[in-house]
Amino acid sequence: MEIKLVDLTVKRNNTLVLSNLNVDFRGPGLVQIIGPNGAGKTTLLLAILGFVKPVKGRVLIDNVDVTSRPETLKGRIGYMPQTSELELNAPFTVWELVDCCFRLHRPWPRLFKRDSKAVRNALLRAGLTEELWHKRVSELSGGERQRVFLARTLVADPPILLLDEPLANIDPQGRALLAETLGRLSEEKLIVVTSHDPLIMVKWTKMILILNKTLYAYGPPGEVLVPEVLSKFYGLGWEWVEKGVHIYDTHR
Ligand SMILES: Nc1ncnc2c1ncn2[C@@H]1O[C@H](COP(=O)(O)OP(=O)(O)OP(=O)(O)O)[C@@H](O)[C@H]1O
Repeated sequence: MEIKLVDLTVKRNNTLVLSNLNVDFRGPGLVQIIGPNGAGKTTLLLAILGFVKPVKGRVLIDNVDVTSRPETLKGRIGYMPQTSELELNAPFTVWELVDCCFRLHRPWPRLFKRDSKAVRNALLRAGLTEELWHKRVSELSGGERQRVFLARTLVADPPILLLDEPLANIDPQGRALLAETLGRLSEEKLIVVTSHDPLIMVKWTKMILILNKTLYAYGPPGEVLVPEVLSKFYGLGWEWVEKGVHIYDTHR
């Protein structure tokens, strides 16, 4: 499982956001994409998925050129957008939301195809216990909800997951538990997550891509999370935390 970006160059509103990006994400393992607000993290995920068309360059998934062809990615990549972009008050139960997504992955007549085993597995792998399955999504905590959206990306069992700020807007306990779940999943899948808080998942992280629009650096955490690199990308907007201890706030 591999995502290879070759000279990837993307504009939004006629402004260059990514320029000649050349990186290789290899799985299984966890890759973090970090960078300040507006750095281009979501844009990069959308370009990989083919929803934003690059002005130059290519996206290869397992050596197949998928540039601007989202239809080729079915079953290969699961995508979880930022929760803030989703309708959270829809009248669905946890089970219904994941089941309905599973059926959308099936060939016609998909509405009649059910596979409760796939739904159960996805819910359990996302860390959702049975007593939550028939609750309405709108009644859940932020962390539980995030797990439902994770289950939705897992239901077709894709080898690659792209997760846009999966740990944002959840309480510290929920965040640590979800980080653990993602760490475990990264033992068998390629998981690419955008984040504003690289430390919480650092122990599972193989590589970090640090972005600030056309500027980027890519390497293992020990090479990227160092003062020279952080200052270049964040200016003064970062600080060392004593002995790796970090108090997480709830807003990212
Ligand atoms: N739909 C859009 N149309 C035009 N420009 C956009 C659109 N979405 C984002 N942009 C611009 O693209 C640039 C990169 O934005 P993007 O959302 O990819 O950054 P990000 O790193 O994900 O930010 P954040 O950490 O705040 O989520 C920004 O300048 C932004 O204004």
